[in-house]
Amino acid sequence: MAQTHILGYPRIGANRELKKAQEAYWRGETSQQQLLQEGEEIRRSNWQAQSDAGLDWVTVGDFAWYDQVLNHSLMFGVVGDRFSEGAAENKLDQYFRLARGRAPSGQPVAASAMTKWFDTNYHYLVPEFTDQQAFSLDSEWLLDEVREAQVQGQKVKPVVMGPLTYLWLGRGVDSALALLPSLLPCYTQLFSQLADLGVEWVQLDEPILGLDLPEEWRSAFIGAYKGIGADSGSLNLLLATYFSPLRENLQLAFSLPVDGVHIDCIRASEELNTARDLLGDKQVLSAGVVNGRNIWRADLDKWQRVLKPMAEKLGDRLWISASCSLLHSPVDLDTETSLPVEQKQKLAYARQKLDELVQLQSLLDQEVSTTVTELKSGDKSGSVAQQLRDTWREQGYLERVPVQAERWQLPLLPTTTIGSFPQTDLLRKVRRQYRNSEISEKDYLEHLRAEIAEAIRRQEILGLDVLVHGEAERNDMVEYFGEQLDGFVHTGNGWVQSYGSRCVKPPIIFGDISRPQAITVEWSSYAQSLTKKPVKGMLTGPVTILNWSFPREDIHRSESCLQIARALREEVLDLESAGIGIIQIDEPALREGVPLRESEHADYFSWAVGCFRYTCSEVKAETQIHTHMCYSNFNAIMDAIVSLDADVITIESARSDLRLLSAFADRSDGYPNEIGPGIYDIHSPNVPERGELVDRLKKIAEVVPVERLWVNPDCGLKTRSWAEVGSSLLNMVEAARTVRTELA
Ligand SMILES: CN1c2c(nc(N)[nH]c2=O)NC[C@@H]1CNc1ccc(C(=O)N[C@@H](CCC(=O)N[C@@H](CCC(=O)N[C@@H](CCC(=O)O)C(=O)O)C(=O)O)C(=O)O)cc1
Ligand SMILES: N[C@@H](CCS)C(=O)O
Ligand SMILES: [Zn+2]
Repeated sequence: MAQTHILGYPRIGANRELKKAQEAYWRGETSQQQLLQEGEEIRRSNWQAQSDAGLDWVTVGDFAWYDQVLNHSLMFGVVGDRFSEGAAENKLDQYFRLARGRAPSGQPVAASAMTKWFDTNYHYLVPEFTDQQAFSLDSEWLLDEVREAQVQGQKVKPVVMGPLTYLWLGRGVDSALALLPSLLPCYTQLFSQLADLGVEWVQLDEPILGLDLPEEWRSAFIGAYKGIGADSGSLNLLLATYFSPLRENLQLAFSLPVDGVHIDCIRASEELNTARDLLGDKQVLSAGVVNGRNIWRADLDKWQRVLKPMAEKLGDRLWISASCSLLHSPVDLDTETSLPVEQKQKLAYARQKLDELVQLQSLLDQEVSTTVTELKSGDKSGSVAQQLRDTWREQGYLERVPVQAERWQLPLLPTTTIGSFPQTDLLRKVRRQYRNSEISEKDYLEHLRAEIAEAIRRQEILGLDVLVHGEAERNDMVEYFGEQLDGFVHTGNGWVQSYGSRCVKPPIIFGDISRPQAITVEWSSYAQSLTKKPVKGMLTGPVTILNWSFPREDIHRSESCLQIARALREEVLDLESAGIGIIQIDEPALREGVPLRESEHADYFSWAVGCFRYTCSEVKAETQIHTHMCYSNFNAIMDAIVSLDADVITIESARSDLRLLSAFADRSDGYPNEIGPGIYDIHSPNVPERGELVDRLKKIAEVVPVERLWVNPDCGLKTRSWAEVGSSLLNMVEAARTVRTELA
């Protein structure tokens, strides 16, 4: 009989218990002991959910206090010198200092860089390697969790990130691959410890096998796994890949001396049959057939037909699973109280996906009428790109510049922010009260207006040049638009971890999308009525709304994207007619949506860039279009960014020490339009010093022509307190003034 398992389970808790416990601990309201207990309870309940559902294996090692990659950095001793202070006394606080630059104990430091996990909306902490990097194993957390699960009576399968993927994700050395020989002994030692605990199977995640790998990385797999496989003794290794077809790496994956291979049958269904043919006599094939990244119920009948012949041939060497870790799914549909039954019955969250796997396992034991079902790879964007051929603005950037300069009269190095201001406890409480009908709509709107007025007042005092209304009306930059547009359904408890304690609730695209009425015009107009300075209109772009929602599976993503772009174009034109002449259209997820394989990039960009331009192609030359992107490696997509044709782009670059900026400066002709490289990191609670900001700005001015340079933080300020925002922006504005004077 086929076996069932998952690659990982969400760790936030069914009601985001982990988030609440972490944040209370960071605020100093609870003890570390209380936090540890909450973590233990979440792990216990996650394992119980898996065994109650009837899975054959319970996955351990997927829990993290902040991030699973950071877990591995600590496990292998990859900890920069700046984090060593106080580590011996308080390891968990050291972990939090690595993650967020600050913990209840110890001195604040610059946090580790954070970036996107493959093409998802999850962010990991980048391992920082040095040329003298040494590795040493400290696996106590993992061994403890294995013991914890064993005490609970579970049949445990730990998950560990594979050595090649771990090295690939790190930065700081020219060739991380050179570090492989010194890292591998940690794996050997770890396997022996796990075997001593009676563990039979270890899942080794190597998602980079789904990327276009340089040849030396491909061959490194062979050497590394030869060693690992030989050293694993009685332990069985399951090599897990996900998010992408393996293509030229498929044969490589199955030729490695591992005991099983997992493939993502949602992203690479066309490889399932080849995978079966490549399978060694004793190897296990794990088929990820339940979508770990979407919320629609799986088509179990289809998978029964597809897998039945394999199940007959392979018996318990066929494992069935979700395509990837369920980290990317909301936790439990049973906690949804607001969705109508006819919608709910179409959905499956992580806990329901466990049930789906067990149902499929039992279907595979039953007779099936026909056994032939053809699996097709994903369709291309079809006609959408055709419809988007002519989306450029009438005047080019160089023609727009003098018209905009005349209208806006901005100083050299204009200062601005990215859009959101603190979402305070009070603001969230008032929103909750409104949602629960505890206060009237009138009171709610009045509260929002007061928040906007306060945001404008503060920005005027600070002396910023281009103001924002502060996004007080938004719970989230995507969820809010999902709530306002027809065609979306929003959930009550569909939370998914984005980074650390922060979660998002992606709306679900249920049907065709349209705009029943104007969305932001009233808020922006109100803010503009309070000041003579320009107020930037603030929209989330079509690609980001699409990428941060749960998409339909019956039409191509490009079709939904164009529908969203049509709705946003109406909004842009309404803002312009209402006198809002600077409009920012955020596209932080443009990079994230780029397919992992280069051969698919052109198709994606043809519709994604086209949809962005479509939203603003009809505005006047004097209307200044901004866009914003954060937490991505822009190098590979510079041409696409340039073709967005925004007048100004603000980007994250502070946390990676301006490394990302090189992508913009390195082009032979430079980035052709205006650019605001974020000069400080908003994800850390640390307030940047004025001198530090002056230095950074000067460094930037060496590579970006000053007449095209803007000054801003690297992302929205919604996660910060007003105290932090006030001090940081004051330092930022003064730093801009200092550099302006020096340059004059
Ligand atoms: C820019 N980023 C975003 C990404 N994806 C998005 N969809 N949105 C983004 O902004 N991806 C990349 C980055 C990731 N960054 C962040 C940054 C911040 C958050 C965040 O703060 N998330 C909040 C949840 C936001 C939200 O929807 N808040 C609701 C309130 C929700 C809630 O907890 N309600 C409680 C009551 C609260 C109270 O009474 O005080 C309840 O209902 O019980 C709102 O404002 O109404 C978070 O808390 O994690 C995410 C990603
Ligand atoms: N306008 C948004 C962008 C975040 S990426 C904000 O300021 O929060
Ligand atoms: Zn951002």
